[in-house]
Amino acid sequence: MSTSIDTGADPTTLGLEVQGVTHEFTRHGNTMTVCENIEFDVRPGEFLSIVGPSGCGKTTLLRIVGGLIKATSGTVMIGDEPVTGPGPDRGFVFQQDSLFPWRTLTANVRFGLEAQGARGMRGDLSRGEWRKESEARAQAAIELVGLKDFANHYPHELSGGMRQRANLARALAIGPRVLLMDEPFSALDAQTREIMQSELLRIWRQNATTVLFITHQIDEAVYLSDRVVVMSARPGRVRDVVDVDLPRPRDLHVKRTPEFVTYTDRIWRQIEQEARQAAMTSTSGG
Ligand SMILES: Nc1ncnc2c1ncn2[C@@H]1O[C@H](COP(=O)(O)OP(=O)(O)OP(=O)(O)O)[C@@H](O)[C@H]1O
Repeated sequence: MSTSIDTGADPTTLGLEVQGVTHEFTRHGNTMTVCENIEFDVRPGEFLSIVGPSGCGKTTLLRIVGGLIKATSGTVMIGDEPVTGPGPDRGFVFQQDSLFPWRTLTANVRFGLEAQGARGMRGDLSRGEWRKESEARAQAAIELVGLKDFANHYPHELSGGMRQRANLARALAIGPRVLLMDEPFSALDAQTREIMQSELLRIWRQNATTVLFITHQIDEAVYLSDRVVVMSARPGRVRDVVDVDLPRPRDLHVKRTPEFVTYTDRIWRQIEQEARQAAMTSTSGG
């Protein structure tokens, strides 16, 4: 079911495929392999999370998918197109909010659209028509994330949860086919975080976007996702892909069901094992 609010976005959602991605960083002459031969796909409209021990390359992988850094080897496909750099088909939401303090919420949400307009990506629309279109898309995105009454507020007048809603609105306003989220709720208190998780599911249902989500929290990954990719310790590899077969729509009570606990236990055991092995390797000088 989709009751999509019209953000003016291209309604076609795309999947993505990570094909044999390996990434190395070289620092002071030392080369470190961060992730190795990563393969997985995210189906169109799917919500997929990545979890793994700290430092296993989750953020690096997301930045590669976003086209912010180029993989040492391997390819990322969005639909049928290889990723060669950032593009308006991908929206980002990061852990730290990235709102401009001198802009109102509406002006912040319009920012990406203004940038598209300035780059001549207006389709057949004139400059004036694009301005109107941007305004309408921004308003729709702000309404979608539940901030209609705060459209003229500045970031410092918003709570942490509201700022993350605003970041989400900004990412959605450009009409991304894939949404890339890097621990977007980790700076929030536990209660706000839970509210934001269920809000994200509501927004995802309405907007029908493909989501690639990174988190440290296993219960967050299970609650939100259709599938969870579990990565090994560095160099990160895909250790497991867990199909989360819990009915949707999900409310927060699902977290207290035995099925939910079975999923979180399965993932938890694997990450614990990885973290222990990594700790033993580092203490034995390996
Ligand atoms: N620009 C860089 N130059 C050199 N090393 C880097 C760079 N970016 C990340 N690294 C290193 O790559 C490794 C993986 O980092 P990354 O942030 O991708 O891991 P992560 O799984 O997201 O970690 P966490 O869960 O702690 O956020 C880390 O050891 C980090 O220090």
